[in-house]
Amino acid sequence: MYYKVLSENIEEYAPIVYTPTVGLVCQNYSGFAEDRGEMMSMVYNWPADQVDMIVVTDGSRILGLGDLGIQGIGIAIGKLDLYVAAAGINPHRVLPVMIDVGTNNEKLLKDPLYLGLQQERLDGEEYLSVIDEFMRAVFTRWPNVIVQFEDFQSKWAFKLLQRYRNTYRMFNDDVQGTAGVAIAGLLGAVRAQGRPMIDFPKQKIVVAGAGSAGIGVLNAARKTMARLLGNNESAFESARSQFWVVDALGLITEDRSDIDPEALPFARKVREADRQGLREGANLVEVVKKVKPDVLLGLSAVGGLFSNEVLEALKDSTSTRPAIFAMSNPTKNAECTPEQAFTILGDHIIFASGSPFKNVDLEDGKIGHCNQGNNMYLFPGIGLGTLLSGARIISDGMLQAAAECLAAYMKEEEVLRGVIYPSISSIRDITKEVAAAVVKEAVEEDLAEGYRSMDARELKRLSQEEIVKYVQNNMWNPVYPTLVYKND
Ligand SMILES: NC(=O)c1ccc[n+]([C@@H]2O[C@H](COP(=O)([O-])OP(=O)(O)OC[C@H]3O[C@@H](n4cnc5c(N)ncnc54)[C@H](O)[C@@H]3O)[C@@H](O)[C@H]2O)c1
Ligand SMILES: O=C(O)C[C@H](O)C(=O)O
Ligand SMILES: [Mg+2]
Repeated sequence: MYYKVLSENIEEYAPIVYTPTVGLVCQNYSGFAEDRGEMMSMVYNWPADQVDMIVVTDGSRILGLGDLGIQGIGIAIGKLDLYVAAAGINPHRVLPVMIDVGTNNEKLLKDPLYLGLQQERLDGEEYLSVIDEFMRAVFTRWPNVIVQFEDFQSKWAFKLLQRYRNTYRMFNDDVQGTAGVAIAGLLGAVRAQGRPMIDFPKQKIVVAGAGSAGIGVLNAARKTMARLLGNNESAFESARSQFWVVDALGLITEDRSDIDPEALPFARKVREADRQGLREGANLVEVVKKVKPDVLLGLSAVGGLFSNEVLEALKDSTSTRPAIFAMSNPTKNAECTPEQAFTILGDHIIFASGSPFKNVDLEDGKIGHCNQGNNMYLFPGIGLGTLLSGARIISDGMLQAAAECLAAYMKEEEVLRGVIYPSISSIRDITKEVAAAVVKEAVEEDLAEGYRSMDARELKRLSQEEIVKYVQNNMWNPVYPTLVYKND
């Protein structure tokens, strides 16, 4: 019943089981475990013989709320609820996991009621050995499971992704799911200007936040630009100059000491910055003033970062329809509200936020449309498509196919109205299409090994339409049979 109510009223309940309410749950939820070496027996103690989807976190960066230790379990549960509601994964076959490696949250370390380990987070080789042990255990018991890494601090998010992605069926939602959703939205923002998608490489993009999500988006956007420019080395190099990245220390240039290796490819060249009147550490207002960007995208976890001053500066954008992506979660961490953005900049802008906001009533009966730019549009389809293709790994191509599918889902007239993402109420249909696109790509890349009676050879023979049908037929539905027949 729970899932029936959820599936049929997804628009109303997604903000409860998912962001923003899940953020509150994570802040207030107070198991503990010191189970190093016991992971295999713990996994074999789980009562379900089949697990299709695991969402795992270590609680180190829950939404924009920081290190919440074991209380982060809420996010794994919330994401899996969406796997059931959006992707039709059987709720008996999902497993939320929180790996307790301690916390660096001072408040939790002192709280007598905190249920997790009250010790500093494990780090280095010790930390890695725990996560390695977990991965070995779950893939030993359930070789076909898919593991979604969620809300790991950036420091580990990239390392773990690189460590496991060529061996296990896993992906990082914050790095890869977010990137795909952002790409779909960025392409939508180009179309909303009445321009073709091949104009995307001309967009000037300022990104506030260079963590797992920001860097994930930057890498994917750069690759997408390069593909549109001819997919060669020089296209990839020239795409770099379309991005300005501002983090807690301001604009990132090559002048920065101790630069994070993930951010290095996006550091502005000093001479280039000079020419624009910018320097290392320039603040966001200065950067927006000088760059006059087409897109301002926030993944900073800093609520209100897009202040009135920043939004005022965006008035000089060279775009006919400047786009604002205030993607940080939950609600209070959004870089700005749609009200602020539409009020200051007018009704022609494109606006998206990570957590749900209402549309804004503007003068003359106009409506400022608030899109929800959230990885929920993609992760369920990536998981379902991987499951049903039986792909050995989750390739860049599969992720790209998912993003392109989401972008193509939007019709021209919607995009021109500023609607760049579909309504959450159609998430089951979107997820079906995204999953089908992922299956198709896995087959084309020869990664698909099949699922149950659908073996790899048979998968290869399916037409596009048959793949969609196959996906649909494998989505679990909470349907109640009629138990009492009444004869009139
Ligand atoms: N909408 C979505 O689908 C989606 C997906 C993933 C993450 N997020 C959100 O993105 C946010 C960031 O996630 P993350 O994993 O990248 O976090 P993170 O902590 O790894 O990164 C945050 C980044 O923001 C920068 N930052 C901090 N203060 C800043 C400031 N004043 N100006 C500019 N940059 C500043 C930090 O230096 C860091 O680079 C979170 O709020 C998360 O909820 C949203
Ligand atoms: O959980 C969300 O709502 C999106 C994203 O994964 C995040 O970490 O903010
Ligand atoms: Mg997340």
